[in-house]
Amino acid sequence: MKPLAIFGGTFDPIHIGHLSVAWEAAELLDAEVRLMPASVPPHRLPPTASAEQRVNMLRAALSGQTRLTLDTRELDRSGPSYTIDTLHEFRREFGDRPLVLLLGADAFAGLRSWYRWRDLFEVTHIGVLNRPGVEACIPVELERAVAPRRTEDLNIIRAQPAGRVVELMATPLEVSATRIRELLAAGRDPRYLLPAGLFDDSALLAPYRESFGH
Ligand SMILES: Nc1ncnc2c1ncn2[C@@H]1O[C@H](COP(=O)(O)OP(=O)(O)OP(=O)(O)O)[C@@H](O)[C@H]1O
Ligand SMILES: O=C(O)c1ccc[n+]([C@@H]2O[C@H](COP(=O)([O-])O)[C@@H](O)[C@H]2O)c1
Repeated sequence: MKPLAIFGGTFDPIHIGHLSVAWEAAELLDAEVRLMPASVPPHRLPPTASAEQRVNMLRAALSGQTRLTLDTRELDRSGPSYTIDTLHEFRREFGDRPLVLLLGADAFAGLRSWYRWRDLFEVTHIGVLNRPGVEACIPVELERAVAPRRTEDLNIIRAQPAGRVVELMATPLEVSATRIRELLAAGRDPRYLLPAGLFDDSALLAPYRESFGH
């Protein structure tokens, strides 16, 4: 069955690194991919842009194609966006369809700090996207937990609803939202690190300029 892949993030703002790895994951897995902005990201400072502003940027970024879509369900819940709760919702909605949670290598390396992280494997596969330039050393306890779940066989991901971990080798792009916020705050124009549809719309990028007094 065609998997449903879920790519959660703060997307503050969405950038070409996100889009490119999401697109390549869609191709590798032959999956529908949903980009899912977090309302209150559990393990970081509040985003610079509001949820509404981040969604507007995502909409602009995703226009003109249908393979990557937007899922705003976490914005409808109050409190922290715990991924396990969201995945249970997806599971109820999609029955036995394979679900794949897409995580950059840095996010995967920090999985042990997530709320009920071991339960994630009951509900979803995990697709790990390589990411250059970030610390992504996998702690021993995490590797011990995931080693028996690892597979390189994408047919297994399509044949089972959950429980496996697959590395997805996407083209490495050393781009981060932090860097883009820094450039915008410094009055620079990170035009080609941003999706078309964002960089010509100064209103969409205003939160990053205004928050630093530019
Ligand atoms: N360039 C990239 N390559 C691969 N994965 C990425 C890349 N940028 C972000 N990701 C992944 O996308 C998900 C959402 O990331 P997020 O929205 O926090 O972006 P970010 O660029 O890491 O932001 P920030 O710099 O604010 O921490 C995470 O799983 C992260 O690892
Ligand atoms: O569920 C958790 O405890 C948890 C802890 C940290 C991050 N997450 C999710 O991981 C995704 C990426 O988060 P971030 O902070 O790297 O943008 C996003 O969907 C978050 O909601 C989830």
